[in-house]
Amino acid sequence: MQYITDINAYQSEKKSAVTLGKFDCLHRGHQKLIGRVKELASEEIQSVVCAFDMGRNSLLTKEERKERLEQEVDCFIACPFTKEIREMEAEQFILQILAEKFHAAVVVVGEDFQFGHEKRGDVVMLEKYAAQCGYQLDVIKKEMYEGREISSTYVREALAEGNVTLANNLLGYLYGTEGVVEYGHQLGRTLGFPTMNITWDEHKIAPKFGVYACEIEIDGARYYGIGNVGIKPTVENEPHLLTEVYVFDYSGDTYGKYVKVWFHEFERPETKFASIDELKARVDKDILYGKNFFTK
Ligand SMILES: Cc1cc2nc3c(=O)[nH]c(=O)nc-3n(C[C@H](O)[C@H](O)[C@H](O)COP(=O)(O)O)c2cc1C
Ligand SMILES: Nc1ncnc2c1ncn2[C@@H]1O[C@H](COP(=O)(O)OP(=O)(O)O)[C@@H](O)[C@H]1O
Repeated sequence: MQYITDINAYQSEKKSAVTLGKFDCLHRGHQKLIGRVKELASEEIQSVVCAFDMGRNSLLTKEERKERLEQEVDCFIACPFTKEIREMEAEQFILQILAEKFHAAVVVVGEDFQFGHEKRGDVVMLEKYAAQCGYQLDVIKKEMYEGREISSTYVREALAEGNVTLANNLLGYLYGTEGVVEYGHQLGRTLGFPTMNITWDEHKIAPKFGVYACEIEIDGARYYGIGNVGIKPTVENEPHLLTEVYVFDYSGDTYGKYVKVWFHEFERPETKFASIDELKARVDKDILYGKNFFTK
């Protein structure tokens, strides 16, 4: 896959099947658009995903999003939503970007896709220009979940409530975090539950602070565990957002290793306990909860 971060750097002379959007996560609705673009790709037509980055916190880091698309499409453009793009008239966007730059053979968008200056461009305008610009317009119906359209707002709301089960259902993959295991206060091991500490990416949306049944990948192998996302108010004075996971049936040293963590189910909110003893008693129960969750 070709990965570019500047739309002006796109130079292929090939025809394309292109989908456009913010893609601040890759939920099941997005996957439908991308799946369609993939289907249309051939020797003559390359599949292109063009994402406009709004510069706000998102549900996937740039690296995670790139990795998710890597084997899916021929070209992924992660394009900052610059003044130039923001102020471009919708008609100009169709002519200059879709037709001239992408040589679009097919444009794949959702029903409510809007683009161009003051969002004046929509599927009606795209249809109007289709014949003139030589592309076919493919409008994809919104994926629904429990009577509501799947959207990144829906996923954000679910995460804010700690409802990762819902978020995972909307996404079609497990919400998670990844990073290098760091040193903590080395307190966990003295309490009987060593934890792998991973800093939360500052540009990524965190779920509600609390304890989750987790799956974790270390050195390519999968394990289960119980983890806390938050600032551990019982022991920490400096707020530092991280994920700490106690991994079941594991005893190696992971400092410095790059690991991935996925959240399966919310157990309880993060709490400021009156003492370390109370914290330990609660974590012992959390461990039982986690083990039980995965043996269900
Ligand atoms: C399952 C689990 C639940 C936790 N829940 C809380 C919590 O509710 N409040 C809190 O302050 N810290 C919580 N923690 C974080 C602990 O305070 C932390 O792991 C412990 O102090 C060890 O830290 P260390 O890795 O720096 O040694 C939790 C950790 C785990 C693994
Ligand atoms: N089952 C396990 N779950 C989590 N970490 C483990 C486990 N077994 C060993 N470890 C190691 O212990 C470290 C955590 O120990 P801990 O006392 O909590 O120290 P720290 O405060 O530095 O995280 C982890 O980074 C990892 O290298």
